[in-house]
Amino acid sequence: MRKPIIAGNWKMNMNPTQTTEFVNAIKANLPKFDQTESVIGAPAVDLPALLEAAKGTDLKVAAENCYFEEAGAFTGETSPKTLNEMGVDYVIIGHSERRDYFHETDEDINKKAHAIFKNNMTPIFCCGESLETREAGKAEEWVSNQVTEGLKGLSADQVSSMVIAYEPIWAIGTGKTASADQAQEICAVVRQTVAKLYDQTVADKVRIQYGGSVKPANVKEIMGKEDIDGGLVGGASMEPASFLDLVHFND
Ligand SMILES: O=C[C@H](O)COP(=O)(O)O
Repeated sequence: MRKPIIAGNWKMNMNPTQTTEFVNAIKANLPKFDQTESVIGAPAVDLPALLEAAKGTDLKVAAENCYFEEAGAFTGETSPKTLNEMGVDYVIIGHSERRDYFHETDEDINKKAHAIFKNNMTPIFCCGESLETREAGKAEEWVSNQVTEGLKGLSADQVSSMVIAYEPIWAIGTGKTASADQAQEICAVVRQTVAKLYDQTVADKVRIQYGGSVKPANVKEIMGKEDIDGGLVGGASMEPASFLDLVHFND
């Protein structure tokens, strides 16, 4: 039985004061961590405030990015070693905004996955196709290839413990959600790809999220699908009541 994992991705929104206020508003009403994992991914500058506010609560903390080197002359980058020392649990990698705007390659993302595991954190690895790719009938092949490249060299144990987020680019921040069936279809492809690369035991363990205009009104239906174990949520994760509705999808 895979534990549900609902993660907010605040992107470049919120400041430390808003972060503290947000966590104070939700912390008493989070589901128990052993039933559903509630995670917030925040900008690096907000992580100290987030970690402080989340102490002793059922909330886990994600960074939205990190570099693949631990230290050195890499101006402006964030070290995975430092994130681990700070107490960060998850790091989101391969988000389409990072692939598109910051030109991150499959190879960069794969190196980040290795660095995150080396530093005792868990990657939330994102994949997903553009509208053009979908309309060309190549969504399955595209996503399967991203997963294959992203997981290169990772051990079966590492992959079993990680999270893969399927986020069709055309559904991000557009209000256009993939239907629950469309989301399930590609999440199943992700799981089959993991089974081919490793084996069915690993595929049965890896948790797969759907992301793209998830909101309280559609989360239950999406979470009801066989291969969907969680959500990676942008817009609807930035308001406390909405975040609580999301993490309590099965109440
Ligand atoms: O990482 C989150 C996704 O990009 C989804 O964003 P959204 O929920 O605002 O569509």
